[in-house]
Amino acid sequence: MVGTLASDYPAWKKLQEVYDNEHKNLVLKDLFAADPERFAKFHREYTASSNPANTILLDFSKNLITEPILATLLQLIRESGLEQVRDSMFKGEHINTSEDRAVLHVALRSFGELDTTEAGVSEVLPVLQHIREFSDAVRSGAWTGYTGKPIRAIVNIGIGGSDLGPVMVTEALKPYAKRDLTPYFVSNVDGTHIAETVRDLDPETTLFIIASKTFTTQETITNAESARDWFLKTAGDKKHVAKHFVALSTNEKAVTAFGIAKENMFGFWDWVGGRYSLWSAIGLSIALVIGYERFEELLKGARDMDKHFLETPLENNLPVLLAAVGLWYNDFYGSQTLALLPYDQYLHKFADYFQQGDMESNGKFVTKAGQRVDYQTGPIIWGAAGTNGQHSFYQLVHQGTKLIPADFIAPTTTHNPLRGSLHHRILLSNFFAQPEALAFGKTEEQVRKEVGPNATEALIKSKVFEGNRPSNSIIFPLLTPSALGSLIALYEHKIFTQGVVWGINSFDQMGVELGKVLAKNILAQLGKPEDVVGHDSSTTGLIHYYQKYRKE
Ligand SMILES: O=P(O)(O)OC[C@H]1O[C@H](O)[C@H](O)[C@@H](O)[C@@H]1O
Repeated sequence: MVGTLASDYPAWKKLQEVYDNEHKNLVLKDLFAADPERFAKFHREYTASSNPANTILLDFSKNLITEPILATLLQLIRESGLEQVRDSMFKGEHINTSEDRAVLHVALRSFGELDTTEAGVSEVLPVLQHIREFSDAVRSGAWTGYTGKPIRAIVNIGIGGSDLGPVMVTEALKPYAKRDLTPYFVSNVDGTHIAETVRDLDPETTLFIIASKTFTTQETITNAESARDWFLKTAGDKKHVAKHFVALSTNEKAVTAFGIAKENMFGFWDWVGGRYSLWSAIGLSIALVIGYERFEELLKGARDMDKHFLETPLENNLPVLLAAVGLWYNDFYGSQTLALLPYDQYLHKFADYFQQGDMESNGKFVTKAGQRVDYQTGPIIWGAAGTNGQHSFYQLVHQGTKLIPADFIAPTTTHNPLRGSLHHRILLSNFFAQPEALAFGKTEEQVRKEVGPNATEALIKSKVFEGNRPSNSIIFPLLTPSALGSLIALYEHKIFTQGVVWGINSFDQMGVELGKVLAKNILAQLGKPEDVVGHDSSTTGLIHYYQKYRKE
């Protein structure tokens, strides 16, 4: 409820008590030994309502919870008013209070079924139609560059939400990609990014997609101008820009001022947050790469998870369950991070994507009512594709001093069944083994037996795994567009649920503003040392060093 700190809810106080009194006795090895039904009790299977082949199994039995603890976590979520706020979101009420906006990314994938009067929602289907026509034309070769050649490279220029979603999804759905149409993504304002990207591209067969909700983002506009310069160096005449530049934006005025024709603009609306925008026109590069039909399957996969989130009792609601166990570690165990560990190379950008998705949404210390929270909000999100992480940071996850909850994610079947799926069996054996090792560890007694009588005490101690390290396992049949859509929406709604409990606004991002303002001021002072005024001695010293050694 707005105006209530999470720590004031009765269930919160109860959870604190339970944690204080019981957490020392919450030992996974004992919990499993005491209850042969533990997996049965703590897993749920989701089936997408429009696609029975799209199922997801969430196993949350390897968490430091009991049935009463789970019930109390769900009670906390109920007390926070999750169900009411969720319904308000789907109705288009302005739950983004600081910006007085609706939050309707769910409308982008509802195919006209959402009951809301919010302006712009009726334009969702026409924009999808525009995406369909354009992507069909480019993919079939009907849309050509200024010399009549088909498009072979698309370069999406955008940053944050206008980059990470398309990057993650085009990587994840590569098995469905048109192989003679290569996507590139330029985000960083560092000139290296655009320079290295266009170095080997042919202006005659390259399409630039300028993706920016506001169309004022410094990085994106600077990169877009440099791309236009590069293109015009070969093409010469400005009229050719129309065949090679399209825009994805809510800001028509700025798009036309840049020189992109109105008919080459794909619109969206202020109720689409950047980090929730891959379902909107921002997904154009996805539709170009995998084809419109597949893009629609992605949206429908998300729509099915929306329905699940909306209609399923909290006890069986996957996003809510993920949120519940996350709250337990974040707010009572004091864990700082959540590792996202997909055992699927195609998902190698998944953690990067949800760094913005989660950290920009829930990295807030003030509630919607303006109070300073007295508890931890959003976790630090990090991770890498398995098995790479095992050979780098898992040492700390297994034997370090920090509690690191982790989500293991994998498909049962691979798109690349090399050598009779040998690779995939090896991959999945690790996907099954790591949560097992984390949960159950290895005792000193087991180590002693292994190392024999001559081993030193120090060596024995170093080989002990304490275990009791929690994780979720998420497994599904195959990484299809529909499965990916459901998986992304699962995490979106989990983030939403946690944000509601913490009482924060998950849909603004005030924390990115200050740095932008300071950088603008500094940019104007970089010319001469005597212009560098108004800073602390550290910042001044750094800028002076730059001015002394730079070469233009
Ligand atoms: O799409 P744009 O308007 O260019 O915004 C791009 C990104 O920049 C901002 O700094 C926000 O923090 C992000 O949420 C946003 O996705």
